[in-house]
Amino acid sequence: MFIYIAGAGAMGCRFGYQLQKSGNEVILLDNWQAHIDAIKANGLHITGDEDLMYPMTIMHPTEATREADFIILFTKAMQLKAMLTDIKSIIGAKTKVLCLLNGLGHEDTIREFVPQENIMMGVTVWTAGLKNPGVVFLQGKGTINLQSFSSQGEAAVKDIVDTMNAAGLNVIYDNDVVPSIWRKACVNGTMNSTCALTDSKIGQFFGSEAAIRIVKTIIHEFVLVGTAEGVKLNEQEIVDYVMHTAEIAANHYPSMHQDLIQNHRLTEIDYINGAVARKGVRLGIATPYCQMITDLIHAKESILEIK
Ligand SMILES: NC(=O)C1=CN([C@@H]2O[C@H](COP(=O)(O)OP(=O)(O)OC[C@H]3O[C@@H](n4cnc5c(N)ncnc54)[C@H](OP(=O)(O)O)[C@@H]3O)[C@@H](O)[C@H]2O)C=CC1
Ligand SMILES: CC(C)(CO)C(=O)C(=O)O
Repeated sequence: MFIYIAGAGAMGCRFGYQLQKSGNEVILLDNWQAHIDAIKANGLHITGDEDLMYPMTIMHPTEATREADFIILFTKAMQLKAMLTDIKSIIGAKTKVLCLLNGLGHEDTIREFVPQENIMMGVTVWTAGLKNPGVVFLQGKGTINLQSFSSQGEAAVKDIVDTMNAAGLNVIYDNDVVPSIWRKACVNGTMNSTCALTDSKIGQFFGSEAAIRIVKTIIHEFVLVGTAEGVKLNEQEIVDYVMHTAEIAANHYPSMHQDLIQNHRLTEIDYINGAVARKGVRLGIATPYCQMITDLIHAKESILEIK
């Protein structure tokens, strides 16, 4: 299969590597010049569970000309629209497009560029990190839950699911993936901004009663808004899932801490707590914790003069 990975950061590199290794033709698309130069010069340096140099093709999104069979979107949320604009010409009538970004509402952006029957939305618990330009850190295993928006459902994307499973990506076809996307958003909505704001690892933040009150209130706001939108969410099940994830990831700084505090980069807050606050305004549901956390993150971005 001919595949583009649109957004070759940590996750894009992981998926690109696994898909090419299993026999597909893969092109990585990215705009980070130092990363492009490193991969062109030396290949992708895989570290973590393995340590090897792996040759991969990488180019700027606007340089891609051949229509794709399959595109996986792996930008940060705030880069998604610009990426789709840059790759318009390689999205053909039969090109399937999968979005595995964290956060809410990406399908609305994708619909502007891709016909409904070719869109797949999903969520993944695979992880990856970038150590340096061209150097990715891959450890452990994961799974993907995805759903096709085609009226044919699973049948429309059988070849894609088979290709991803042959690459060891562990895809589960989910007939109702939206609650899983919201559940992951609750994980990010309770850990990412809070740890960035308190400069803490997940286990440190989750270590006080005050923090658990904040976590439960944020989840409550997500559930009120999601339920009003018709998403089937079980609040207690989500609280249990978030607590369990916090235990497993106790020793990690969430990606928003890495973006904002460690690397002084913009965050995905507007697509996590910010998305819930905006939906709340539209639905007439108060979401004061999500709104305040979004404002505090933007205030910190401004203090650090991040643009
Ligand atoms: N990392 C993880 O473990 C997981 C991430 N996700 C989600 O997947 C999506 C992609 O995340 P992820 O792969 O981690 O994103 P990364 O931050 O690794 O990369 C995203 C983009 O950011 C730019 N970039 C990254 N680092 C630098 C740098 N140091 N200097 C300049 N530009 C840089 C590049 O874009 P550009 O071409 O514009 O420069 C790159 O394509 C997000 O929605 C994330 O929330 C989901 C599950 C797990
Ligand atoms: C580690 C975890 C689960 C924390 O929210 C995550 O998804 C992230 O860092 O973005």
